[in-house]
Amino acid sequence: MERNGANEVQAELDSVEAELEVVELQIAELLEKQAELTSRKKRLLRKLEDACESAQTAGSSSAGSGSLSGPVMTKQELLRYENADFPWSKELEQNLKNTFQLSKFRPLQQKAVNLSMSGKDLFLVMPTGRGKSLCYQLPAVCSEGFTLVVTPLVSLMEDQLMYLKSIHVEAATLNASSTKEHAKMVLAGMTDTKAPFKLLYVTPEKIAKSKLLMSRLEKAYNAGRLSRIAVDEVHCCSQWGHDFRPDYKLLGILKRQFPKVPLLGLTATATSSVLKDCQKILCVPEPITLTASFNRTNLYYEVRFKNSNSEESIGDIASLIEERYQGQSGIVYVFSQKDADSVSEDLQKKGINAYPYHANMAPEDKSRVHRKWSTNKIQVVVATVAFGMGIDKSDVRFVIHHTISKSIENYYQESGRAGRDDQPADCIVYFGFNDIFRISTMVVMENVGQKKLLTMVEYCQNVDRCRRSVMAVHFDEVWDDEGCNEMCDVCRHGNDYITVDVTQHAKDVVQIVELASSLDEKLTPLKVTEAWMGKGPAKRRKMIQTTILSRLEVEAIITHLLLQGYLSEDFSFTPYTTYFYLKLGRKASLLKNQSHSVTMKMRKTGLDANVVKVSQVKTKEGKRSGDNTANSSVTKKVKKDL
Ligand SMILES: Nc1ncnc2c1ncn2[C@H]1C[C@H](O)[C@@H](COP(=O)(O)OP(=O)(O)OP(=O)(O)O)O1
Ligand SMILES: [Mg+2]
Ligand SMILES: [Zn+2]
Repeated sequence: MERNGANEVQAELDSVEAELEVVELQIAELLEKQAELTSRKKRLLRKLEDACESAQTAGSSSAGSGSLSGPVMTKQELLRYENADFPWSKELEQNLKNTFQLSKFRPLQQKAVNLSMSGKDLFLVMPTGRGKSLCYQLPAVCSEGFTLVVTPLVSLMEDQLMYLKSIHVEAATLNASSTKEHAKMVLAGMTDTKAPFKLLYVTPEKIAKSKLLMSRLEKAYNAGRLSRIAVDEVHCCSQWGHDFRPDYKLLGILKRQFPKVPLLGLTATATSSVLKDCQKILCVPEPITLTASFNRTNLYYEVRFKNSNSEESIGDIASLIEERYQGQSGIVYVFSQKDADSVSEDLQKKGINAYPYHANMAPEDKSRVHRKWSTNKIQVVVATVAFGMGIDKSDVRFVIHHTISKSIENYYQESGRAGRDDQPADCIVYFGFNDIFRISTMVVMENVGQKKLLTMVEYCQNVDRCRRSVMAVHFDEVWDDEGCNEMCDVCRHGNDYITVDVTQHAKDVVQIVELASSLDEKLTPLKVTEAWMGKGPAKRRKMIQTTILSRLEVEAIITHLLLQGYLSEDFSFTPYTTYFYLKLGRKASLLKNQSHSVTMKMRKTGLDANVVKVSQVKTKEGKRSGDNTANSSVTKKVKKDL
């Protein structure tokens, strides 16, 4: 009797599970449809905007002009600021050419400069290296009095002062290391009508702590000499931003005390909620926000598979540098200080003029490497992310990631150091299976560290969408694949992909993880890989279905299962290290359903193979061929002509 009852319940449970699965699939389909429609809608809206814009300003280009928002002005009113018919336009033009030695504005620069010259408060979101500084430096040069610039790092300040000195623009700084005499001179200069400097760089700490500075600022303000306030890296105000700095929270005092001075906040990355927060903190009533397109059209994005054999990838990087970038400047980003030392040593052995750079080096060694690289005496810096903020060499022709970054934002920022002179440059990332887990254990403590890392993994694993479109989604930007112009490996070669059914593979892998867990054992990704490839203990080999796929294919499939939620991560901490294991993901149980299938896109010639072995094949157009029995354990060759 009891047994019958249990059977009935089991039967009902099975049917509910089956139904649930169908619902889940429907939801997935609907979500996909929703994403597609939303993106179409955005595209159409953009087109409409562009059409209106070009009707208004004949000849103005829409590419990269970014989007605008702000409650104080309509879009049409804003358009006016793209023009060059303001009282100050001639002076701007002359200084752009003669002082800054630039031939023309980059997208959004002119609009930003005009808005700031008109006394508007402005937030400018522009990708790293696009030229935000010019948007306050040029107005500073063309205005009476001086511009106050708040910068988070003394090193950034020094770089800027060096640069301004080289173009004969007078600038001064006040920071913790300023001498008394220097400070005295600067403070006196603030109200001097002979204007000994056009820009005054200070740290937020100085504003927060120095009453003397505030009182001089007030005097300058009353005398009409404080022409503008620029807050660089403005996202540091917000706790939701990625580099929160407590002293930035106190900068609201500036706008409260000097309400008539226009404020310009600058950042490379800030979501709209972070900006809202900054607006509140800085007490800017209604700033106009200009957002430039994230798209750097001169950068070529490419992902290469990295073999677990690290020798091979170094050899690959070395020949790339020798053949493609001979005599050209570049950066190789690595995961750790140890890697920086070893990779640069390996590259040196191969005759490449490479030097390491990481946080643990003596400051003088760091600046020596930086200086020598800046003056082309070193070709390649092999660096950790410590080689970051403030690196502004314009002719970097390649940024190679020996290891993936910890998020797309980081990758965008790091790779974005290439091609700042607008000339073509390459951003290549080596995507290695083991690296995922090395980084994973590093970011485990961060709130959304895993999630962010997986977006980077997705970027790399992806074979069917323009690399830029993956980034665009991330930066919340409307994207049209034509904007890539074949400047990524997917657009250039990537239409050669196939959709393969990996259901049986998924079941095999899940069975391995399940078996381990039933034996109270935890498996690292390496152990799972080896078990599946039949390299585990003989006893286990008998209990599982092993595979004849190549290592790269095995790794690609396991990565896919992790991204799709059939597997998930499991960590274990010892006092010395953190271990990464694979456990069943929330979707693993779906595999028990006969009708459930898992598909995956693979590049036809991508992995080791024009021979991808699959049990079922579907072309891009959705035609099916090959063996329909997903359970078939016999693998088949995919014909090249698919
Ligand atoms: N209109 C222009 N034409 C050519 N080069 C320009 C132009 N404007 C700026 N640049 C150059 C000068 C610098 O070498 C480089 C980067 O400018 P910079 O203002 O330091 O970037 P940024 O402040 O937007 O980047 P980050 O976010 O890294 O601070 O671009
Ligand atoms: Mg900057
Ligand atoms: Zn592309």
